[in-house]
Amino acid sequence: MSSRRLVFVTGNQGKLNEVRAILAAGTPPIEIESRNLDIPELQGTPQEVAREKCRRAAELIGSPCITEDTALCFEAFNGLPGPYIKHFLQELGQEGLNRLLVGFDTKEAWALCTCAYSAGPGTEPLLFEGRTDGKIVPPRGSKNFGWNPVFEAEDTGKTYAEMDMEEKNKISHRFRALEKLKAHLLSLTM
Ligand SMILES: O=c1nc[nH]c2c1ncn2[C@H]1C[C@H](O)[C@@H](COP(=O)(O)OP(=O)(O)OP(=O)(O)O)O1
Ligand SMILES: [Mg+2]
Repeated sequence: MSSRRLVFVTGNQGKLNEVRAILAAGTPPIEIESRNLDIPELQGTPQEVAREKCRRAAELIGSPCITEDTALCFEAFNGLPGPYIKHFLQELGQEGLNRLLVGFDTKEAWALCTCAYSAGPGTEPLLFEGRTDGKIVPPRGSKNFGWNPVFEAEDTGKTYAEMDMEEKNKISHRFRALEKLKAHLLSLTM
């Protein structure tokens, strides 16, 4: 990775802000160039969704890129809604996500980021996963990004929405996935 620059294809400003901050803070810093494209997402496991999104993104822009897919997985539902959380959140809202779990003993959940790296069109994307455990709670904190207010991260007593970005970026699913991506990119330059 000679240029220390990556193209991140995403339609989500919240993701872009966090990915930019996390990669800029690392050693060596990596600069993110963004392409605002909402890539159609195939159904499947988080890995299948992530791999196909990245493959399509690289073909569309004609160059290497990263994409990421974020799943919110409920223990009571064996990991669903998972990669379909965007649609559940859109249709049901944060309170609705809570209502889904009424009657289930466990509110445990995990946030999963699957970051995909394509070396360019026609290559097989590589996947890097990061996971943060927690539970689904009634919304607390600022409503600035997705399901942040209803996800309380384990051992913190706080929802993601009650953390500032710096705090979230130290423990988040996204941070953990990007750590693995960075290690891979660094190994390429050695
Ligand atoms: O850290 C997060 N904290 C709270 N909410 C989050 C987070 N990260 C993603 N989200 C939301 C956005 C979307 O409702 C769903 C993932 O869907 P997902 O397809 O991965 O994202 P997207 O379509 O918004 O952007 P993209 O163009 O990169 O696919 O969870
Ligand atoms: Mg998407």
